Amino acid sequence: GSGTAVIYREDEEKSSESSGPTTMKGWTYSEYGAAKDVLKFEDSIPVPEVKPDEVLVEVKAAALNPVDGKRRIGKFKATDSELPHVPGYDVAGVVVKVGSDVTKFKEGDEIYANVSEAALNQPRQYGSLAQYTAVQEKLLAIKPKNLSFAEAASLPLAIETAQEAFDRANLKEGQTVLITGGAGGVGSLAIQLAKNVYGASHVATTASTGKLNFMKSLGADKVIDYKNEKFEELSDKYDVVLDTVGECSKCVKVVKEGGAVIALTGALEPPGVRFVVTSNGDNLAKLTPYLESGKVKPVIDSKGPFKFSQVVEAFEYLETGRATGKIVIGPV
Ligand SMILES: NC(=O)C1=CN([C@@H]2O[C@H](COP(=O)(O)OP(=O)(O)OC[C@H]3O[C@@H](n4cnc5c(N)ncnc54)[C@H](OP(=O)(O)O)[C@@H]3O)[C@@H](O)[C@H]2O)C=CC1
Ligand SMILES: CC[C@H]1OC(C)=C(O)C1=O
Repeated sequence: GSGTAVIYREDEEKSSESSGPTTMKGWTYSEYGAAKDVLKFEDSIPVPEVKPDEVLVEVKAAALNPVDGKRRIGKFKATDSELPHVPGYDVAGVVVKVGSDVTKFKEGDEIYANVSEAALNQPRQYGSLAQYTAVQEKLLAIKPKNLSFAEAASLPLAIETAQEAFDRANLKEGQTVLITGGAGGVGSLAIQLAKNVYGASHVATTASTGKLNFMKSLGADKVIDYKNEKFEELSDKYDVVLDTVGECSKCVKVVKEGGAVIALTGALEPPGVRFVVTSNGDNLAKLTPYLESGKVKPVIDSKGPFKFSQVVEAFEYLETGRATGKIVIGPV
């Protein structure tokens, strides 16, 4: 669907100079731990200040990523921003204020973004699971016209990860790709990008028995049911292997001589390499034609979108590791 979800909020606190609300509702945690233990819904969080290179976004929808959970349990505390945090990397919404150095966006623009340029190194303290969030201009892209806010919010971090992985692997038209975990947030977009953006001639993927047809519908040429067969024992070799599961040692067995193995998580084995996704608005905008033409489609887990009040349940579902596509929160 498309169109703008306009939500009238009569409970917003207006500041005197009518520069907009000074407090907002949102989800926060002040200590590391499990979602049900540490996530709190607050109704008077200070609306973030807007730095010169940032815009203030009225959040219409947000999406969850595994990194939200890993961060919340303190896995990356050594390089994390200070607590308390508002979680959430993925956002779609409307620009309501622009900083003094902003040139490419204006109030009223419908945008989407991954709000943290570096996912693990000083990620934003106040993320997208609140009514407003501040985002650097260089991370923003205009929302594809045909996508709802929920559909757009489902994309940034996962699609930027797939795009960066294939760019780092130098994936070329006509090459063959294996994507482990094709049914996940990254995998479900990576299959589509490999086929319809990078022009791979053959895309294989792994998923469990009940998801095989869904993988075919996304464009996979070969779907391996990891409950019944081991891809690393099959004879096929690939130019590029994107591992979204964390099984690099198996992936290096099926990469062609001189091919690339990109591991998103888990222990590495040569020639496997890992990277941490960098948020970049220009890279996201490169995908607009594919998204607006339907060549690449958002994939939203059918349990969602989850209501703004259901963020703990949404994280608990994500952390089962069984999500199909993306877990979206909205309307916010
Ligand atoms: N390095 C980086 O910058 C980034 C790293 N990541 C990491 O990559 C991983 C994937 O992220 P994301 O896609 O969002 O995760 P998801 O939570 O969306 O992945 C869930 C999916 O994984 C599938 N899955 C689980 N185990 C296996 C398996 N053994 N073989 C095949 N499929 C499997 C599940 O399918 P089924 O139910 O069939 O098992 C499910 O559909 C996470 O660990 C995340 O932290 C993600 C983004 C960026
Ligand atoms: C170690 C990679 C780390 O970074 C992101 C974004 C994840 O999801 C991770 O696990």
